[in-house]
Amino acid sequence: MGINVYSEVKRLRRVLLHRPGLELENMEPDLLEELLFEDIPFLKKAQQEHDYFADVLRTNGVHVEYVTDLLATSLSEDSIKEQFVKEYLELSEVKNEYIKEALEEYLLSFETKEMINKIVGGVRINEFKLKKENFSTKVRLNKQFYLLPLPNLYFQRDPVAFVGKGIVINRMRTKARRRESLFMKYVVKYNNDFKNTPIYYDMTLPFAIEGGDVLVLTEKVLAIGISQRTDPEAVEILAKKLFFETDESFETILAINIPKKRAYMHLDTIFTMVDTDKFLAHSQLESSLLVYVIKKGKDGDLEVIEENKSLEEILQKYLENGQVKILKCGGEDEIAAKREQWNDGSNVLAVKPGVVIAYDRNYVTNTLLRDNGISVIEIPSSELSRGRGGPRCMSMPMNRGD
Ligand SMILES: NC(=[NH2+])NCCC[C@H](N)C(=O)O
Repeated sequence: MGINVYSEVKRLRRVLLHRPGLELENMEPDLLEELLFEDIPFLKKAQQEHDYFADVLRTNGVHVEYVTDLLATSLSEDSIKEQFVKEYLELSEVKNEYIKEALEEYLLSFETKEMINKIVGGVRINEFKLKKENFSTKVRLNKQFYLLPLPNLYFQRDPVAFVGKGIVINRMRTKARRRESLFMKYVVKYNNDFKNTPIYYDMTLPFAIEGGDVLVLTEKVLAIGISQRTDPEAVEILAKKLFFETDESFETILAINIPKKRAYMHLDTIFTMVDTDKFLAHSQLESSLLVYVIKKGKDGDLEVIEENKSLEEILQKYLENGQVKILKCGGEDEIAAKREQWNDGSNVLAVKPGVVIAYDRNYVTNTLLRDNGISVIEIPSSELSRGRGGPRCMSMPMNRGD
């Protein structure tokens, strides 16, 4: 089952996940802001919830793969493993030579799977002693970690995005998440299952883009958020790549300009597709939007027009479907709308048209979806939701069939 993503809602067949692990146990209150959390999930419960999520996917016929397993397969040769560690430490901005050497030696002393868990989990200062020290090691060792953990890795939506037959390897906005993209970069390069996957964007480019902003609406239309996490330049580069250097079927990119603030983090924080003609969105979305419609122009240029109509009208026009309707998270209840939006009520994952996986705690929104003919499969969400991402954020589809 290769890479095939031309829809947000067609039958989900293959998906990428990460089961949260020890990285959550290395978060402490003083690190929360830097690590993009507001609270610390209880690991044991978070894992139970995540396993439930994965089981629901499997029960619905989806083949589930874990990014750390794929990476382990890709690092089976020692030389590749060493290269990965070097690049990872580079991206982690470990500058002190003594610390870098020691960390390299420490990480490579583990068997591959364990090493990956270590890398995700973070390395505390008390795990090993440096053999060589100097002034700067002393200063740096006052901190708690040699390597910070990757608590956001369970949001597999963001570090890469599968689009059409290819992969977008994202440059993440924040230092806290930038290293995550390296995992799938190595998988694409060294795992035979992925070796023919074309790369449509690379993390070495200077402009940020995150998968939560990339929605494949149909085989012709993409929606990409210009957001706190995604730069317009990245959208431009990706558009040119898709339109001029691939034979992908995409003809239109709706670049949706959304507020640059945490509550609107990614486009999928405020907007997901639940059926071929139905969407779910942040209750205050409509008023604040400017949409750039990007198409293939002449002589390698892009043609861009601005649309100022309501999002519903824009979607009706570009999806060529007059039935398109946007449902509002929390419905008419203003307080419920805010509460459920806070817990990613707008962020659901379609397993097929009209059938979505949603957090159980967002019951007002889930009832509204059901009243509008959508089947909602609820998953437990007390702990997972504390990371500010829902079922769509936690999953990266690799194949959606008809
Ligand atoms: N696609 C998404 N909406 N992802 C949500 C990611 C949440 C994560 N804590 C972050 O701030 O990056």
